[in-house]
Amino acid sequence: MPEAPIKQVAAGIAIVSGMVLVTRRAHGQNLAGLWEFPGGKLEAGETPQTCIVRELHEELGVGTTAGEVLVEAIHRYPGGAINLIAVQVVLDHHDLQLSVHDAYAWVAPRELLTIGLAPADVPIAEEIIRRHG
Ligand SMILES: Nc1nc2c([nH]c(=O)n2[C@H]2C[C@H](O)[C@@H](COP(=O)(O)OP(=O)(O)OP(=O)(O)O)O2)c(=O)[nH]1
Ligand SMILES: [Mg+2]
Repeated sequence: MPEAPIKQVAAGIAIVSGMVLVTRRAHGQNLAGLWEFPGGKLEAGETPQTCIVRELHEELGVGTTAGEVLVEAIHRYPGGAINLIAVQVVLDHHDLQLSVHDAYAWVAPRELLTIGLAPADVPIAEEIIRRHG
């Protein structure tokens, strides 16, 4: 069977007072219970920035200003591969309304490697620690 194409996924990196926003994948989703950076798959014609603005509005009920790509990393899961693109974001406000996750948290960069992140996120976390840790 031919390999599935690599899915492009944008993930928002919001850092406020040195703390990084993470969200927990809810029961019933793949990777349930693991923490991630909120975001989702790029739709046709989207850039990582337009995608993350749409996704954070859908998932957290918040407007966002999207900045530079911090880092991207390809990860192969059993079902296929993703290219996880970490986009720096500034949120319009911090009273988040969760719609697909079951929790959110603000964590120190060094804590990121201890909370149970989705495996694809580890290189992203390492880059955040290099820059902000
Ligand atoms: N958003 C996000 N997805 C991640 C991260 N790490 C990671 O492995 N993934 C995987 C989980 C999914 O298989 C894939 C896409 O994420 P998603 O489920 O958020 O996609 P989506 O918001 O577009 O949701 P849907 O419409 O497909 O339900 O990327 C991460 O930090 N953030
Ligand atoms: Mg999502």
